[in-house]
Amino acid sequence: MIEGTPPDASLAETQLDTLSLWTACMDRLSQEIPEQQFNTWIRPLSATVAADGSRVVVSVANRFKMDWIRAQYATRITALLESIQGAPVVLELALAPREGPSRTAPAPRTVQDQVLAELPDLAPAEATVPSGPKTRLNPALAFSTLVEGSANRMARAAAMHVAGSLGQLYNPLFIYGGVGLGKTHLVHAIGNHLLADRPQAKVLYIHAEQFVSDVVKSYQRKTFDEFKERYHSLDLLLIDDVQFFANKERTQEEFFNAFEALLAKKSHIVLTSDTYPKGLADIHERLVSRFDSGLTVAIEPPELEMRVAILINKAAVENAVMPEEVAFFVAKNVRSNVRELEGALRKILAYSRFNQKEISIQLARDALKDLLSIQNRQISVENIQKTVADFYKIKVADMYSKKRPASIARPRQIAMFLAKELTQKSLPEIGELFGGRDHTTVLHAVRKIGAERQQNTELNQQLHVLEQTLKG
Ligand SMILES: Nc1ncnc2c1ncn2[C@@H]1O[C@H](COP(=O)(O)OP(=O)(O)OP(=O)(O)O)[C@@H](O)[C@H]1O
Repeated sequence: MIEGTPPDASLAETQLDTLSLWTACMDRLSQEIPEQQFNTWIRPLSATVAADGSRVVVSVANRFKMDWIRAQYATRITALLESIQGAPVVLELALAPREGPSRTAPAPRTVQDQVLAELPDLAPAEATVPSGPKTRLNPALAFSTLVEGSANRMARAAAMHVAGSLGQLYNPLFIYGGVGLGKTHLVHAIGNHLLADRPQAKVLYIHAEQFVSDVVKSYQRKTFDEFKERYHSLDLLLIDDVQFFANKERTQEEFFNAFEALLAKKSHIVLTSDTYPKGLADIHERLVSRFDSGLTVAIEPPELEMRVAILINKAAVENAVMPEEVAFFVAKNVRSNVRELEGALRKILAYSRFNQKEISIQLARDALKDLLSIQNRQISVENIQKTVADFYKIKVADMYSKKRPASIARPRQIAMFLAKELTQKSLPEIGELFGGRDHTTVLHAVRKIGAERQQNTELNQQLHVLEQTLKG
């Protein structure tokens, strides 16, 4: 896929049969994409098709939409065009010439254009769409679509505060939590909210890895002035997953400079990470202490009711009705994070549409058969014992043995902690599975490891690895 300039006259005059290529593609997309998304992003597009069908230039109203179409739909559109055409098709995205209210607006050039020109542009109100430099914000990730619960209440409140009074309190705002819990969603929501209020604000969302690559590129191309200009002039910098700065000396230095420059001019910085600042490994102390100098808030895994609310909301967005009992069933079985909940929901919706059956517990059970069996298999105490024993290179049998040397007792305590965290088993049940130990022994282990984790970076990392391994 190529990004082009406005459609040029070199394209041969479109034939009706080639035009039908685009119409057929639109038809197929309308069946695949939820109606609201189709109306917002796809329906307003118009296309010019080369006479032999080998090249399709799609006109997009502005750069913002162009980025969005490129990221979300271009691959699919190309694939559909090629499957309809039965031959390779080059898809180009082009900015449509600005159409003002004046008579100078160019006349639509194709039949398709004429039809489409008459359709209302159903995209979100342009006033909320940022103009100016690329923000990399996803407009769908807003406060309004983020379900609130005790797991994210504080983070959400802090984020809303920042979005509403930039550069004042909570600077930097550091949001941390495990994968798929809504950190990225929250930072996009801050940016989108700010731009809706102040469309001219300079906002940039960037993933830490992209920042690393920007640093590398500006070194290679000797374009450091541009780099500085770009980052140091922002009003709001949203940077995701800063744990990726680990061991990147040069990047850390440049980020430190950007950080100082932005704070000095009262611009706001929001960072996310998978752990709290002091838990970050291989990042300079001076940077860590800067990260921790504003407000640090956690996003916890969502509790049951919140998971239910998320499922019901997301189903409604897809125009589907998810009965509460089904939502409870799914939420009880998919516990680790919201991304997994979304995956489960997608499977259920697809299964229901494909089989033309209403959503029920039985349907959810069938749709999630693989997922449920994997989960049940993975989150057993036996599995935890084996995984922890392998990790610390001790025998599984030592998990139940009465041996007490620290090299064995500690992994055993870690396994007990994970058993409590990752399974539904009670303390006495866990004690039983660890060689008939008393529930107070398990409670002691759970508290000890939980408290130590907050202080001990190495232990925190090890637990993180173990949790990810167990969750698959
Ligand atoms: N409270 C919530 N309400 C609605 N949707 C949510 C909520 N939390 C997360 N999501 C959705 O779950 C998905 C995963 O969230 P997100 O990408 O923000 O997670 P993350 O914490 O940034 O994960 P990672 O560490 O992997 O980057 C997204 O589609 C997001 O919109």
